[in-house]
Amino acid sequence: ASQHRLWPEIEKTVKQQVAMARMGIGECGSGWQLFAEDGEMKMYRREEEIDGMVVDPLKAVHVVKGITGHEVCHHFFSPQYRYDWETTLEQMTVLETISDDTLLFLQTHKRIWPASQRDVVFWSHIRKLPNDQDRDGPDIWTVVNNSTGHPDHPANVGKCVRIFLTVCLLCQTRVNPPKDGTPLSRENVSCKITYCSVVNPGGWAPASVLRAVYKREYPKFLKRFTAYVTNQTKNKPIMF
Ligand SMILES: CCCCCc1ccc(-c2ccc(S(=O)(=O)CCO)cc2)cc1CCc1ccccn1
Repeated sequence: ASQHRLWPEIEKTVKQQVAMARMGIGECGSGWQLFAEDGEMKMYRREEEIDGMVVDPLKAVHVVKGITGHEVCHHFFSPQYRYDWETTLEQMTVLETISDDTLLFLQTHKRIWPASQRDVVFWSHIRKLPNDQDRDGPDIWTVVNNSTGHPDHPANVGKCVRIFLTVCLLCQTRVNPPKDGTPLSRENVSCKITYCSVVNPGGWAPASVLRAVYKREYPKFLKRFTAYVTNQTKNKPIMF
């Protein structure tokens, strides 16, 4: 994929997004407010507007037992699972298979009254990163989704308003080996998940509507998605 026209943008965006995701909430600059909490899951947002449009950055951190970062990223990246966990998805098309770790998607999401329906075109890239903090620690896996143009799907031509997004899912696997030297099982693994997203809703939508949508949909999405991965992997060999 390194000769593809998008490759320079992909390289730059992945490095930038991973660096941001790895920073703790405190380091990320002030203004983060905790807006949802459920067990290990904590969701923060910063209230930001561009030309009067809500583009609140979101950062969620979660720890899930029994699954690995590779399994989480694999189920987030691969198109064949998406209708199972992405509840607001109406239509998903893979426009281009750039390489086995990079896909180009067109998605339309269900209309959310009173706003008009949205669609999005984005490249999606999955990558294993060396764990440079803890040399012999398990690898870090990430998926970065970033809006892009596409000649066959110009923005705002049909009924949908085109949205623009940058999303980073960063996963760190933790292994607590069993004391008695028995083989590793799912009880000995957990995954620390950091999900960052910035969504520009494209055309105008009432700030109150957008903030209500995000407050409802993001916690639902992360809980449903992680439960889905747990369910899909529970009787399968661990994917490191
Ligand atoms: C009036 C509503 C306007 C915004 C609607 C909107 C915007 C963005 C998105 C969205 C959010 C996450 C991604 S992803 O992380 O790349 C995963 C692949 O699907 C892609 C798209 C969705 C939705 C629809 C509502 C909504 C808001 C959050 C979470 C879920 N649904």
